[in-house]
Amino acid sequence: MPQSDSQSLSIIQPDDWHLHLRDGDVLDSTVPQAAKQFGRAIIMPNLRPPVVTTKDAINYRQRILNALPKGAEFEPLMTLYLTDNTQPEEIRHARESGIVHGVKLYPAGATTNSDAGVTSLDNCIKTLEEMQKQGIPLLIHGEVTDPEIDIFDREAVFIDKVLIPLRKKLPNLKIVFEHITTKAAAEYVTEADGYIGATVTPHHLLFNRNSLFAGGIRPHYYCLPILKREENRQALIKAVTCKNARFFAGTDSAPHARNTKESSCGCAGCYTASHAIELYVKAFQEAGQLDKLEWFTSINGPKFYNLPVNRNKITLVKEKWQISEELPFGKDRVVPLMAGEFLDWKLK
Ligand SMILES: NC(=O)N[C@@H](CC(=O)O)C(=O)O
Ligand SMILES: [Zn+2]
Ligand SMILES: [Zn+2]
Repeated sequence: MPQSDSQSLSIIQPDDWHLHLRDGDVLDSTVPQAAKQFGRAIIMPNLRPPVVTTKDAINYRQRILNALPKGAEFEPLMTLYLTDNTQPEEIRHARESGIVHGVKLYPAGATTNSDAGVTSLDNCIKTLEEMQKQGIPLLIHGEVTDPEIDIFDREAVFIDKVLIPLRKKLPNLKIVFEHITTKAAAEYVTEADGYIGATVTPHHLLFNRNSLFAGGIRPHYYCLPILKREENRQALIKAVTCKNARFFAGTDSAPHARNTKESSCGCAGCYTASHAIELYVKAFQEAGQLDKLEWFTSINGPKFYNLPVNRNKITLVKEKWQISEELPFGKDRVVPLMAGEFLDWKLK
């Protein structure tokens, strides 16, 4: 049980079930920042080139571990990037390795670095069957890519056009519907039969689509799936605050160098890994549901992934502090979500 009084809050160490760390020299900043907040994280494979084999994942994992500060405890849980050519044999290698915890489906063209993604799930059916057999979850960026479909509807259409038919074909495949943003997705995950979970980001709990245009265009609030209407945000709050074990924290912290976001064609992704727990606390506190936070951040995720719940605890204190205007990102800088604004709770 979380322990709280009005000035401090102790919860089981949270994990991040959806995180982008990128690669190369930026690992020296992204890894320590994530490790300060989280015990473990599911590491997204959308590098250039993507992490497609178990061997790639083993090497990437080592680069992440090399960037960890001395004494820091952080376990990267690796994933593979599903392509039209991923073979069932690769799934067996992944299972044997013990370090791969999921396989990620990016519909080709849906989001950042998704051009190597899947063009049609029919190409992958044998591989998905093997995942079902091995109990390896399929992690889904759930948006259709048809440019005719309105960007605000792409997630809801994905449920009907792709997710429901897929789950009919493979009813025992474990699925994580990643970074859900709509009432439709929250309700689907709540009501569906079988083994399904969903991650929810701090930004989709805190903001609606007005934040994209508050006084002018706000590139640091642009991510995919895009922020939605207020009624959707409220449905997400309801889903994460009712102790339903299917919903767990996944920041989708997705850093891009400042100049690539503040651009005539800016990249999608919000950087939150440096203050994600504080952002989740803000969302739960504003909803008057702080006592439900620990289920979402620290208990439901490990249960879904068949991993032990962390044994250590973290403490947050009520202390006003200012989010940095920018943070190091290799040779560049990254602008965190809510840069320059104040938060009421701080991780000790
Ligand atoms: N969420 C985003 O807007 N961007 C992510 C990709 C993703 O998770 O879809 C990224 O890698 O930048
Ligand atoms: Zn995504
Ligand atoms: Zn992501």
